[in-house]
Amino acid sequence: MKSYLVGGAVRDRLLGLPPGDRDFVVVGETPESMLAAGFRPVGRDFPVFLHPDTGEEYALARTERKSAPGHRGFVVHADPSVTLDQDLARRDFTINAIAEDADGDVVDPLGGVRDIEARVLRHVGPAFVEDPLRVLRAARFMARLAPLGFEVAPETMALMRQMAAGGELDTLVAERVWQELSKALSAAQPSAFLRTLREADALRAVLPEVDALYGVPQRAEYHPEVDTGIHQELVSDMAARLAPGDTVVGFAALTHDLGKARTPAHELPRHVGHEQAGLAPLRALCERLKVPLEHRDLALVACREHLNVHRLRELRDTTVHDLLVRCDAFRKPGRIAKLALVCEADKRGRLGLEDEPYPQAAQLRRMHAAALSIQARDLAREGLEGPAIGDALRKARVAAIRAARGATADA
Ligand SMILES: Nc1ncnc2c1ncn2[C@@H]1O[C@H](COP(=O)(O)OP(=O)(O)OP(=O)(O)O)[C@@H](O)[C@H]1O
Repeated sequence: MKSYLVGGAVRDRLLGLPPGDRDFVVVGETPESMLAAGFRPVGRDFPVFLHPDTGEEYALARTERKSAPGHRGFVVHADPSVTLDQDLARRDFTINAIAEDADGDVVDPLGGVRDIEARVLRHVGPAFVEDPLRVLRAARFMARLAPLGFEVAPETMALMRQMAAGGELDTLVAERVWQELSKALSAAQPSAFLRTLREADALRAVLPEVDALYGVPQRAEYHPEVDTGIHQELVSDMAARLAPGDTVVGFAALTHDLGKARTPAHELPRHVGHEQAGLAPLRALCERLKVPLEHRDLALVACREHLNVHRLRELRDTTVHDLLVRCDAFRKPGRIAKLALVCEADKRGRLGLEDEPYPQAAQLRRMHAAALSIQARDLAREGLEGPAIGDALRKARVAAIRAARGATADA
Protein backbone atom coordinates (compact mmCIF):
# COMPACT_ATOMS: atom_id res chain seq x y z
CA MET A 1 0.00 0.00 0.00
CA LYS A 2 1.35 3.43 -0.99
CA SER A 3 0.72 5.88 1.86
CA TYR A 4 2.13 9.31 2.72
CA LEU A 5 2.17 11.41 5.85
CA VAL A 6 0.44 14.76 5.05
CA GLY A 7 -0.84 18.00 6.49
CA GLY A 8 -0.09 19.31 9.97
CA ALA A 9 2.34 16.57 10.98
CA VAL A 10 4.72 17.28 8.08
CA ARG A 11 4.33 21.05 8.42
CA ASP A 12 5.01 21.03 12.14
CA ARG A 13 8.03 18.76 11.82
CA LEU A 14 9.55 21.11 9.22
CA LEU A 15 8.84 24.03 11.55
CA GLY A 16 10.45 22.24 14.49
CA LEU A 17 7.14 22.30 16.43
CA PRO A 18 6.03 19.44 18.67
CA PRO A 19 4.25 16.74 16.64
CA GLY A 20 0.43 16.52 16.81
CA ASP A 21 -1.88 13.93 15.19
CA ARG A 22 -0.50 12.10 12.17
CA ASP A 23 -2.73 11.92 9.07
CA PHE A 24 -1.96 9.80 6.03
CA VAL A 25 -3.15 9.82 2.44
CA VAL A 26 -3.38 6.55 0.50
CA VAL A 27 -3.00 6.27 -3.27
CA GLY A 28 -4.27 3.50 -5.57
CA GLU A 29 -6.67 1.83 -3.11
CA THR A 30 -10.44 1.39 -2.90
CA PRO A 31 -12.71 1.26 0.17
CA GLU A 32 -12.95 -2.49 -0.38
CA SER A 33 -9.19 -3.01 -0.47
CA MET A 34 -8.80 -0.89 2.69
CA LEU A 35 -11.39 -2.98 4.54
CA ALA A 36 -9.76 -6.18 3.28
CA ALA A 37 -6.44 -4.93 4.72
CA GLY A 38 -8.09 -4.60 8.14
CA PHE A 39 -8.71 -0.81 8.20
CA ARG A 40 -11.87 0.41 9.93
CA PRO A 41 -14.09 3.03 8.20
CA VAL A 42 -14.73 6.45 9.84
CA GLY A 43 -17.82 8.61 9.29
CA ARG A 44 -19.85 8.79 6.09
CA ASP A 45 -18.70 11.94 4.32
CA PHE A 46 -15.13 11.14 3.31
CA PRO A 47 -13.32 7.94 2.48
CA VAL A 48 -11.30 7.84 5.71
CA PHE A 49 -10.13 4.73 7.57
CA LEU A 50 -8.36 3.94 10.84
CA HIS A 51 -5.21 1.84 10.90
CA PRO A 52 -5.95 -1.44 12.67
CA ASP A 53 -2.91 -1.16 14.99
CA THR A 54 -2.08 2.54 15.44
CA GLY A 55 -5.63 3.99 15.12
CA GLU A 56 -4.17 6.74 12.87
CA GLU A 57 -6.26 8.21 10.03
CA TYR A 58 -5.69 7.07 6.46
CA ALA A 59 -7.73 8.91 3.80
CA LEU A 60 -8.02 7.80 0.19
CA ALA A 61 -6.54 10.38 -2.16
CA ARG A 62 -9.42 12.49 -3.41
CA THR A 63 -10.49 15.43 -5.49
CA GLU A 64 -13.42 17.66 -4.66
CA ARG A 65 -15.86 19.61 -6.77
CA LYS A 66 -18.00 22.44 -5.49
CA SER A 67 -21.73 21.87 -6.03
CA ALA A 68 -23.49 24.27 -3.64
CA PRO A 69 -22.65 27.27 -1.44
CA GLY A 70 -21.02 26.88 1.97
CA HIS A 71 -18.45 24.41 3.22
CA ARG A 72 -20.76 21.42 2.76
CA GLY A 73 -21.45 21.64 -0.94
CA PHE A 74 -18.63 19.39 -2.09
CA VAL A 75 -18.82 16.29 -4.23
CA VAL A 76 -15.90 14.07 -3.25
CA HIS A 77 -14.30 11.87 -5.84
CA ALA A 78 -11.96 9.18 -4.52
CA ASP A 79 -10.99 6.32 -6.80
CA PRO A 80 -7.67 4.56 -7.37
CA SER A 81 -6.84 6.87 -10.29
CA VAL A 82 -6.58 10.00 -8.08
CA THR A 83 -2.91 10.91 -7.72
CA LEU A 84 -1.05 12.27 -4.71
CA ASP A 85 -0.52 15.58 -6.54
CA GLN A 86 -4.25 15.90 -7.20
CA ASP A 87 -4.98 15.28 -3.53
CA LEU A 88 -2.43 17.89 -2.44
CA ALA A 89 -3.87 20.42 -4.89
CA ARG A 90 -7.32 20.33 -3.20
CA ARG A 91 -5.86 21.41 0.17
CA ASP A 92 -6.00 24.90 1.65
CA PHE A 93 -2.45 26.22 2.14
CA THR A 94 0.84 25.26 0.54
CA ILE A 95 2.39 24.61 3.97
CA ASN A 96 -0.42 22.07 4.59
CA ALA A 97 0.05 20.41 1.19
CA ILE A 98 3.41 18.72 1.71
CA ALA A 99 3.62 14.92 1.80
CA GLU A 100 6.31 12.61 3.10
CA ASP A 101 6.74 9.00 2.01
CA ALA A 102 7.71 6.03 4.18
CA ASP A 103 11.43 6.74 3.58
CA GLY A 104 11.06 10.31 4.84
CA ASP A 105 11.35 11.80 1.33
CA VAL A 106 9.31 14.98 0.91
CA VAL A 107 6.84 15.40 -1.98
CA ASP A 108 6.15 19.10 -2.43
CA PRO A 109 4.65 20.03 -5.81
CA LEU A 110 3.12 23.31 -4.56
CA GLY A 111 6.17 24.92 -2.95
CA GLY A 112 5.14 24.44 0.67
CA VAL A 113 8.72 24.02 1.91
CA ARG A 114 9.73 27.29 0.26
CA ASP A 115 6.77 29.03 1.92
CA ILE A 116 7.69 27.54 5.30
CA GLU A 117 11.19 28.93 4.88
CA ALA A 118 9.82 32.31 3.77
CA ARG A 119 7.22 32.24 6.58
CA VAL A 120 4.29 32.77 4.21
CA LEU A 121 0.76 31.40 4.58
CA ARG A 122 -0.29 31.06 0.94
CA HIS A 123 -3.36 29.42 -0.60
CA VAL A 124 -2.86 26.46 -2.93
CA GLY A 125 -5.02 27.53 -5.88
CA PRO A 126 -8.14 29.33 -7.08
CA ALA A 127 -10.43 26.66 -5.55
CA PHE A 128 -9.49 28.19 -2.19
CA VAL A 129 -12.54 30.47 -2.43
CA GLU A 130 -14.93 27.50 -2.51
CA ASP A 131 -14.84 26.88 1.25
CA PRO A 132 -15.48 29.88 3.54
CA LEU A 133 -14.12 27.95 6.52
CA ARG A 134 -10.66 28.55 5.04
CA VAL A 135 -10.85 32.22 6.02
CA LEU A 136 -11.15 31.14 9.64
CA ARG A 137 -8.49 28.47 9.20
CA ALA A 138 -6.07 31.09 7.86
CA ALA A 139 -6.74 33.24 10.91
CA ARG A 140 -6.28 30.40 13.39
CA PHE A 141 -3.06 29.24 11.70
CA MET A 142 -1.84 32.82 12.11
CA ALA A 143 -2.61 32.66 15.86
CA ARG A 144 -0.10 29.83 15.99
CA LEU A 145 2.37 30.91 13.32
CA ALA A 146 2.56 34.71 13.61
CA PRO A 147 4.96 34.39 16.58
CA LEU A 148 7.25 32.43 14.22
CA GLY A 149 7.22 35.33 11.75
CA PHE A 150 4.50 34.14 9.36
CA GLU A 151 2.41 36.53 7.28
CA VAL A 152 -0.57 35.91 5.02
CA ALA A 153 0.43 36.22 1.35
CA PRO A 154 -1.15 39.37 -0.16
CA GLU A 155 -2.87 37.36 -2.91
CA THR A 156 -4.34 35.01 -0.27
CA MET A 157 -5.57 37.97 1.76
CA ALA A 158 -7.17 39.38 -1.40
CA LEU A 159 -9.14 36.13 -1.85
CA MET A 160 -10.13 36.12 1.81
CA ARG A 161 -11.49 39.64 1.46
CA GLN A 162 -13.40 38.58 -1.63
CA MET A 163 -14.91 35.60 0.25
CA ALA A 164 -15.92 37.79 3.19
CA ALA A 165 -17.46 40.38 0.88
CA GLY A 166 -19.43 37.67 -0.90
CA GLY A 167 -21.26 36.84 2.33
CA GLU A 168 -20.37 33.15 2.33
CA LEU A 169 -19.06 33.28 5.90
CA ASP A 170 -22.70 33.53 6.97
CA THR A 171 -23.22 29.95 5.81
CA LEU A 172 -20.76 28.52 8.35
CA VAL A 173 -22.36 26.43 11.08
CA ALA A 174 -21.74 27.34 14.71
CA GLU A 175 -19.66 24.25 15.49
CA ARG A 176 -17.11 25.04 12.78
CA VAL A 177 -16.73 28.65 13.87
CA TRP A 178 -16.34 27.65 17.52
CA GLN A 179 -13.80 24.97 16.60
CA GLU A 180 -11.58 27.49 14.82
CA LEU A 181 -12.04 30.13 17.53
CA SER A 182 -11.13 27.70 20.29
CA LYS A 183 -8.06 26.52 18.35
CA ALA A 184 -7.04 30.17 18.03
CA LEU A 185 -7.53 30.70 21.76
CA SER A 186 -5.32 27.73 22.56
CA ALA A 187 -2.52 29.12 20.35
CA ALA A 188 0.28 31.43 21.47
CA GLN A 189 -1.09 34.62 19.88
CA PRO A 190 -4.92 34.77 19.67
CA SER A 191 -4.67 38.44 18.67
CA ALA A 192 -3.31 37.34 15.28
CA PHE A 193 -6.62 35.50 14.71
CA LEU A 194 -8.55 38.73 15.32
CA ARG A 195 -6.18 40.89 13.29
CA THR A 196 -6.22 38.51 10.32
CA LEU A 197 -10.02 38.37 10.29
CA ARG A 198 -10.22 42.12 10.57
CA GLU A 199 -7.82 42.61 7.73
CA ALA A 200 -10.02 40.33 5.61
CA ASP A 201 -13.08 42.29 6.75
CA ALA A 202 -14.45 39.02 8.11
CA LEU A 203 -14.50 39.57 11.89
CA ARG A 204 -17.80 41.43 11.62
CA ALA A 205 -19.50 38.39 10.11
CA VAL A 206 -18.33 35.81 12.67
CA LEU A 207 -17.80 37.78 15.90
CA PRO A 208 -19.73 41.06 15.56
CA GLU A 209 -19.70 41.62 19.35
CA VAL A 210 -15.90 41.44 19.38
CA ASP A 211 -15.55 43.50 16.22
CA ALA A 212 -17.69 46.25 17.78
CA LEU A 213 -14.97 47.06 20.35
CA TYR A 214 -12.50 48.39 17.78
CA GLY A 215 -12.41 52.14 17.73
CA VAL A 216 -14.13 52.47 21.12
CA PRO A 217 -11.95 54.73 23.30
CA GLN A 218 -11.12 54.18 26.98
CA ARG A 219 -9.48 56.39 29.60
CA ALA A 220 -5.80 56.72 28.72
CA GLU A 221 -4.68 56.83 32.38
CA TYR A 222 -5.86 53.22 32.82
CA HIS A 223 -5.48 52.11 29.23
CA PRO A 224 -2.43 53.53 27.46
CA GLU A 225 -3.51 51.55 24.37
CA VAL A 226 -6.81 53.57 24.44
CA ASP A 227 -8.66 51.52 21.80
CA THR A 228 -10.79 48.83 23.48
CA GLY A 229 -10.28 46.50 20.52
CA ILE A 230 -6.51 46.66 21.00
CA HIS A 231 -7.02 46.05 24.72
CA GLN A 232 -9.00 42.86 24.03
CA GLU A 233 -6.16 41.68 21.77
CA LEU A 234 -3.56 42.35 24.47
CA VAL A 235 -5.71 40.63 27.12
CA SER A 236 -6.19 37.58 24.90
CA ASP A 237 -2.46 37.27 24.31
CA MET A 238 -1.75 37.76 28.01
CA ALA A 239 -4.27 35.00 28.86
CA ALA A 240 -2.50 32.70 26.40
CA ARG A 241 0.77 33.50 28.21
CA LEU A 242 -0.60 33.06 31.76
CA ALA A 243 -2.72 29.96 30.98
CA PRO A 244 -1.31 28.36 27.81
CA GLY A 245 -3.83 26.17 26.01
CA ASP A 246 -6.68 26.98 28.44
CA THR A 247 -9.52 28.01 26.14
CA VAL A 248 -11.92 28.51 29.08
CA VAL A 249 -9.67 31.28 30.43
CA GLY A 250 -8.95 32.49 26.89
CA PHE A 251 -12.60 32.87 25.91
CA ALA A 252 -13.45 34.76 29.11
CA ALA A 253 -10.44 37.02 28.59
CA LEU A 254 -11.50 37.78 25.01
CA THR A 255 -15.09 38.65 25.96
CA HIS A 256 -14.84 40.29 29.40
CA ASP A 257 -15.30 43.86 28.06
CA LEU A 258 -18.03 43.38 25.43
CA GLY A 259 -20.21 45.87 27.30
CA LYS A 260 -17.85 48.71 26.36
CA ALA A 261 -19.31 48.69 22.84
CA ARG A 262 -22.66 49.71 24.37
CA THR A 263 -21.50 52.83 26.20
CA PRO A 264 -23.42 55.90 24.97
CA ALA A 265 -21.16 58.26 23.01
CA HIS A 266 -21.61 61.15 25.46
CA GLU A 267 -20.17 59.03 28.33
CA LEU A 268 -16.96 58.02 26.54
CA PRO A 269 -14.16 57.41 27.33
CA ARG A 270 -15.64 56.26 30.67
CA HIS A 271 -17.54 52.99 30.76
CA VAL A 272 -19.62 53.04 33.91
CA GLY A 273 -21.66 49.83 34.18
CA HIS A 274 -20.00 48.04 31.28
CA GLU A 275 -19.84 44.82 33.34
CA GLN A 276 -23.64 44.50 33.35
CA ALA A 277 -23.97 45.84 29.81
CA GLY A 278 -21.66 43.09 28.56
CA LEU A 279 -23.85 40.21 29.70
CA ALA A 280 -26.46 40.46 26.93
CA PRO A 281 -24.05 40.53 23.95
CA LEU A 282 -22.00 37.77 25.63
CA ARG A 283 -25.09 35.56 26.01
CA ALA A 284 -26.03 36.24 22.37
CA LEU A 285 -22.55 35.28 21.18
CA CYS A 286 -22.55 32.07 23.28
CA GLU A 287 -25.96 31.05 22.01
CA ARG A 288 -25.11 31.70 18.38
CA LEU A 289 -21.82 29.78 18.47
CA LYS A 290 -23.12 27.07 20.85
CA VAL A 291 -20.23 27.84 23.18
CA PRO A 292 -19.70 25.00 25.71
CA LEU A 293 -21.20 25.61 29.16
CA GLU A 294 -17.92 25.77 31.07
CA HIS A 295 -16.65 28.47 28.72
CA ARG A 296 -19.90 30.40 28.85
CA ASP A 297 -20.19 30.28 32.63
CA LEU A 298 -16.67 31.54 33.35
CA ALA A 299 -17.06 34.24 30.69
CA LEU A 300 -20.28 35.51 32.29
CA VAL A 301 -18.67 35.51 35.75
CA ALA A 302 -15.57 37.34 34.48
CA CYS A 303 -17.64 39.88 32.56
CA ARG A 304 -19.72 40.66 35.65
CA GLU A 305 -17.03 40.52 38.34
CA HIS A 306 -13.73 41.66 36.85
CA LEU A 307 -13.89 45.14 38.38
CA ASN A 308 -14.74 43.66 41.79
CA VAL A 309 -11.66 41.44 41.63
CA HIS A 310 -9.49 44.42 40.64
CA ARG A 311 -10.63 46.26 43.76
CA LEU A 312 -10.56 43.20 46.00
CA ARG A 313 -8.43 44.96 48.62
CA GLU A 314 -11.13 47.59 49.13
CA LEU A 315 -14.03 45.15 49.41
CA ARG A 316 -15.50 44.22 52.79
CA ASP A 317 -15.14 40.60 53.88
CA THR A 318 -18.89 40.05 53.53
CA THR A 319 -18.77 41.46 49.98
CA VAL A 320 -15.96 39.08 49.05
CA HIS A 321 -18.05 36.22 50.48
CA ASP A 322 -21.06 37.29 48.35
CA LEU A 323 -18.84 37.56 45.29
CA LEU A 324 -17.70 33.94 45.85
CA VAL A 325 -21.35 32.85 46.20
CA ARG A 326 -22.30 34.67 42.97
CA CYS A 327 -19.44 32.86 41.24
CA ASP A 328 -20.81 29.54 42.55
CA ALA A 329 -17.31 29.07 43.95
CA PHE A 330 -18.35 26.62 46.67
CA ARG A 331 -19.87 24.15 44.23
CA LYS A 332 -17.41 24.82 41.37
CA PRO A 333 -14.15 25.42 43.22
CA GLY A 334 -11.96 25.35 40.07
CA ARG A 335 -13.64 28.48 38.80
CA ILE A 336 -11.91 30.97 41.08
CA ALA A 337 -8.37 30.15 39.97
CA LYS A 338 -9.51 30.69 36.37
CA LEU A 339 -11.31 33.93 37.23
CA ALA A 340 -8.12 35.17 38.91
CA LEU A 341 -6.17 34.41 35.71
CA VAL A 342 -8.68 36.28 33.52
CA CYS A 343 -8.55 39.33 35.79
CA GLU A 344 -4.76 39.26 35.86
CA ALA A 345 -4.74 39.05 32.05
CA ASP A 346 -7.11 42.05 31.96
CA LYS A 347 -4.85 44.12 34.21
CA ARG A 348 -1.61 43.19 32.46
CA GLY A 349 -3.11 43.28 28.95
CA ARG A 350 -2.41 47.00 28.69
CA LEU A 351 0.28 48.70 26.69
CA GLY A 352 3.45 49.05 28.79
CA LEU A 353 1.87 47.45 31.88
CA GLU A 354 2.57 43.84 30.92
CA ASP A 355 4.91 43.21 33.85
CA GLU A 356 2.86 44.95 36.55
CA PRO A 357 2.28 42.76 39.61
CA TYR A 358 -1.30 41.65 40.26
CA PRO A 359 -1.48 40.61 43.93
CA GLN A 360 -5.29 40.32 43.77
CA ALA A 361 -4.94 36.95 42.01
CA ALA A 362 -3.14 35.27 44.90
CA GLN A 363 -5.31 37.07 47.44
CA LEU A 364 -8.54 35.89 45.81
CA ARG A 365 -7.28 32.30 45.64
CA ARG A 366 -6.24 32.44 49.29
CA MET A 367 -9.55 33.89 50.48
CA HIS A 368 -11.45 31.33 48.46
CA ALA A 369 -9.39 28.41 49.81
CA ALA A 370 -9.93 29.63 53.37
CA ALA A 371 -13.70 29.98 52.91
CA LEU A 372 -13.92 26.65 51.10
CA SER A 373 -12.19 24.85 53.97
CA ILE A 374 -15.31 25.45 56.09
CA GLN A 375 -18.08 23.05 55.16
CA ALA A 376 -21.69 22.74 56.34
CA ARG A 377 -21.09 19.19 57.53
CA ASP A 378 -18.44 20.41 60.01
CA LEU A 379 -21.02 22.76 61.55
CA ALA A 380 -23.67 20.02 61.58
CA ARG A 381 -21.27 17.90 63.61
CA GLU A 382 -21.22 20.69 66.20
CA GLY A 383 -24.97 20.17 66.70
CA LEU A 384 -26.31 23.01 64.53
CA GLU A 385 -29.45 22.39 62.46
CA GLY A 386 -31.63 23.97 59.74
CA PRO A 387 -31.26 27.66 58.93
CA ALA A 388 -28.81 28.07 61.83
CA ILE A 389 -26.29 26.12 59.77
CA GLY A 390 -26.62 28.58 56.89
CA ASP A 391 -26.05 31.58 59.16
CA ALA A 392 -23.14 29.97 60.98
CA LEU A 393 -21.58 28.87 57.70
CA ARG A 394 -21.69 32.38 56.29
CA LYS A 395 -20.21 33.87 59.51
CA ALA A 396 -17.46 31.27 59.67
CA ARG A 397 -16.58 31.77 56.01
CA VAL A 398 -16.54 35.56 56.36
CA ALA A 399 -14.20 35.16 59.35
CA ALA A 400 -11.98 32.84 57.31
CA ILE A 401 -11.87 35.41 54.49
CA ARG A 402 -10.84 38.09 57.02
CA ALA A 403 -8.06 35.88 58.39
CA ALA A 404 -6.86 35.09 54.86
CA ARG A 405 -6.78 38.80 54.01
CA GLY A 406 -4.47 39.36 56.98
CA ALA A 407 -2.31 36.44 55.96
CA THR A 408 -2.03 37.89 52.46
CA ALA A 409 -1.14 41.32 53.78
CA ASP A 410 1.58 39.81 56.01
CA ALA A 411 3.00 37.66 53.22
N1 LIG B 1 -11.29 23.24 4.84
C1 LIG B 1 -10.20 22.70 4.29
N2 LIG B 1 -9.84 23.00 3.03
C2 LIG B 1 -8.76 22.46 2.45
N3 LIG B 1 -7.92 21.62 3.07
C3 LIG B 1 -8.21 21.27 4.33
C4 LIG B 1 -9.36 21.79 5.02
N4 LIG B 1 -9.40 21.25 6.25
C5 LIG B 1 -8.32 20.45 6.34
N5 LIG B 1 -7.60 20.45 5.21
C6 LIG B 1 -6.37 19.67 4.94
O1 LIG B 1 -6.33 18.59 5.86
C7 LIG B 1 -5.18 18.70 6.71
C8 LIG B 1 -5.57 18.30 8.13
O2 LIG B 1 -6.52 19.22 8.66
P1 LIG B 1 -6.56 19.63 10.19
O3 LIG B 1 -7.79 20.44 10.38
O4 LIG B 1 -6.37 18.42 11.02
O5 LIG B 1 -5.38 20.65 10.35
P2 LIG B 1 -3.83 20.42 10.54
O6 LIG B 1 -3.16 21.07 9.37
O7 LIG B 1 -3.51 18.98 10.80
O8 LIG B 1 -3.48 21.33 11.77
P3 LIG B 1 -3.80 21.11 13.32
O9 LIG B 1 -3.49 19.67 13.58
O10 LIG B 1 -2.90 22.10 13.94
O11 LIG B 1 -5.26 21.45 13.46
C9 LIG B 1 -4.72 20.14 6.58
O12 LIG B 1 -3.34 20.26 6.82
C10 LIG B 1 -5.09 20.45 5.14
O13 LIG B 1 -4.13 19.92 4.25
